Amino acid sequence: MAARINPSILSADFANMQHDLERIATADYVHVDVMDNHFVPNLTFGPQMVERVQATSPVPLDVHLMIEDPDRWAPQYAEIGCFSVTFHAEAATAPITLARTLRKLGARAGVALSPKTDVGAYLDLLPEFDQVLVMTVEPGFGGQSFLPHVMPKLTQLREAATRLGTDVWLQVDGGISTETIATAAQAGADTFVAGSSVFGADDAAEAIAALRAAASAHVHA
Ligand SMILES: O=C(CO)[C@H](O)[C@H](O)COP(=O)(O)O
Ligand SMILES: [Fe+2]
Repeated sequence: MAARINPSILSADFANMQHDLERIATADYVHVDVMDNHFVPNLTFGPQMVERVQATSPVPLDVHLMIEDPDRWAPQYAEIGCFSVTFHAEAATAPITLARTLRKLGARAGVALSPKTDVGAYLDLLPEFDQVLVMTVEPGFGGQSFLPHVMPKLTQLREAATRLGTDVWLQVDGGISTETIATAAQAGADTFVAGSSVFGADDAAEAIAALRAAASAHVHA
């Protein structure tokens, strides 16, 4: 199976967003990092900006909410029409109820795990989610180094997905480059977020193709 490559607009030029969205037209999805300066020590943008990106993006939106109280704030991103809405396990009060609400609103529902968060509680709950995002850096900033010590979580998730016969996408986010992507794919990831390694390249389409090629040989069938 071909790996999904989702460039993160955290590394785009916020003053030239339309231009940078066009640079990644060959990507599978565009990853949109919403940060509230509370759940993480950084601030990006909210629903109005996401709605404009949604209206003009050449590919569907994969929204990553790094915000407090996603139970209250996440559904509006599904209402806008975002393809996928992922909230953090550490921030949600009722993650299953929230995932069901997101699905009812027509979005794919994702749960994200920060590096220190254990995956155990989620393994038997995988049918409730369309995606699990395993953070490979501490959430908050682009351009950090990939954390290989979280790879066993992907192995556990892939085993559980196979056992339960559920088609959940396993996403990694943070420090993904042509040097690190094969490690994550071998561990079980099939969906890859890349910010600085795509937007920092002279040719973003070439960077996307190189990432896809480096991962695809290892992604599960
Ligand atoms: O969620 C994120 C940070 O919290 C970003 O999606 C991620 O860091 C992408 O940036 P890079 O590929 O440069 O590490
Ligand atoms: Fe992200």
